[in-house]
Amino acid sequence: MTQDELKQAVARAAIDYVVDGAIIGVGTGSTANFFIDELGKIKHRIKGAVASSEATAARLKSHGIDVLELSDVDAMPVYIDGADEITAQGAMIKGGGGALTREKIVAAAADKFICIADGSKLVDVMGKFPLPVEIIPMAQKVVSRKLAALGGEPRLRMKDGKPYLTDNGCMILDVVGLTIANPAELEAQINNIVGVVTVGLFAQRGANVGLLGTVDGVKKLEF
Ligand SMILES: O=C[C@H](O)[C@H](O)[C@H](O)COP(=O)(O)O
Repeated sequence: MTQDELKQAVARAAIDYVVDGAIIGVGTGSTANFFIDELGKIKHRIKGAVASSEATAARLKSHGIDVLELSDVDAMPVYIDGADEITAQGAMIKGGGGALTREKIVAAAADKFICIADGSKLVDVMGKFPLPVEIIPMAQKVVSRKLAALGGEPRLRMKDGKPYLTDNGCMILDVVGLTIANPAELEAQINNIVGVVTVGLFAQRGANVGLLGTVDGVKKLEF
């Protein structure tokens, strides 16, 4: 099976978590895109969706799914999104696609986080994938120094020869070399650096369910 087929399989499995008549939170990335395509097939069952990025909003709309502003939503039972890495405890690294801040906000508004990923994303200790940190542009140097003091090596994310900018107009530092022994503690520590908008560690509020695509089928983890 290809990686795309594994992503498609978990996207299909995630449809079981869609609550009829409710508003659903939708993540960003290639796995979330497969989920949106599946959601399009059952769009009559939901009231609408809240998107975690402009790209996700556009894809939802292309399927004729109503996209609501989070500020207009009072209840959201489920948020469904991918991850760059996930542990057996449900902690994740996210933000490879640059949508970490809105993803964390939409996830925080949902009762349950369902993480969908191909099985290669499951790790014992996170940190092989560079940790994305969204920052206010003027804080680039000062935040970089603080991240280096934590043992990391921050690299400014670039796109087409220019700093990559998020949907929020902010920059991203991708940090390699950090020891992520205690994800929740590191999340708090990095979020506490002045100039940081969001760190892509989702540990204080991790996933409730993980659906992981393997050659033997979709493996379900509950946290
Ligand atoms: O910013 C992007 C998100 O956090 C994605 O959920 C994450 O990068 C995983 O993406 P993919 O499903 O493409 O591997």
